[in-house]
Amino acid sequence: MNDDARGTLRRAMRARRRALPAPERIAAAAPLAERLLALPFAPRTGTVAGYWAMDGEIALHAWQLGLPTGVRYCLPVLHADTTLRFAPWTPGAPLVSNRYGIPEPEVPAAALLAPAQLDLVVVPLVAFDARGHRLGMGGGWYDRTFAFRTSQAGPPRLVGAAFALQQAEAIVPQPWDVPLDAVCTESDTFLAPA
Ligand SMILES: Nc1nc2c(c(=O)[nH]1)N(C=O)[C@@H](CNc1ccc(C(=O)N[C@@H](CCC(=O)O)C(=O)O)cc1)CN2
Ligand SMILES: Nc1ncnc2c1ncn2[C@@H]1O[C@H](COP(=O)(O)OP(=O)(O)OP(=O)(O)O)[C@@H](O)[C@H]1O
Repeated sequence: MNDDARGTLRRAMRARRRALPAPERIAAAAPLAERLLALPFAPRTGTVAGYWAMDGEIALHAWQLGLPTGVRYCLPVLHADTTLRFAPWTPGAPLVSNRYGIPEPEVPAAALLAPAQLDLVVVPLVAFDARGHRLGMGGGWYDRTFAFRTSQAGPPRLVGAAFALQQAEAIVPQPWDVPLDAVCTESDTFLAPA
């Protein structure tokens, strides 16, 4: 799969997820949440990260609301070193737009968490395959941030979230692609072989 093929698949899948009718989009949030909460490695305590859904991405609000009381929810924050940091966020806490127009928590630098401090990260994606290979927005943010997971077991566990219609036949992984531990959609859970 060359850069052209990845670009073509990326455009097609972004258009497909944006075109999903509102009733289906809304109805998908609860079953996705149930699947994320039922993962064999779902933490009962600790820190997890989601994302602020944009560009037709499947929403995580139902998952956030369903998390056990002892679990802290974070959102990604773009860092100057071109990797992600994570900031705890509860509904109503202040947000600021990042350079892509995506809201992120407005917190002092000291409140930011390093990627290794997380127990589970729900990773946004544009396309996935049944083996847990992922195509993202093309910025390489998640791959750079979790590069340490290519040579080291989790936590953090990495779980892709998507609509079922974002599944592709096969995505050929790039050398830098970080493997996902699972992918959840509204109708399926794909677990990576242990
Ligand atoms: N909800 C969500 N948050 C996320 C990601 C994501 O995929 N989804 N990211 C996952 O990595 C990071 C941001 N990465 C991104 C990479 C590229 C584009 C992008 O190309 N956007 C526009 C151009 C915007 C601009 O530059 O002004 C585009 O769609 O063409 C957006 C976000 C961190 N936060
Ligand atoms: N571990 C890494 N070290 C250095 N550069 C990296 C690393 N991982 C990815 N990159 C760079 O990021 C670029 C984009 O990668 P890729 O197209 O796989 O992004 P993506 O996974 O779709 O994006 P995102 O994670 O932001 O959703 C690549 O061209 C690569 O050079």
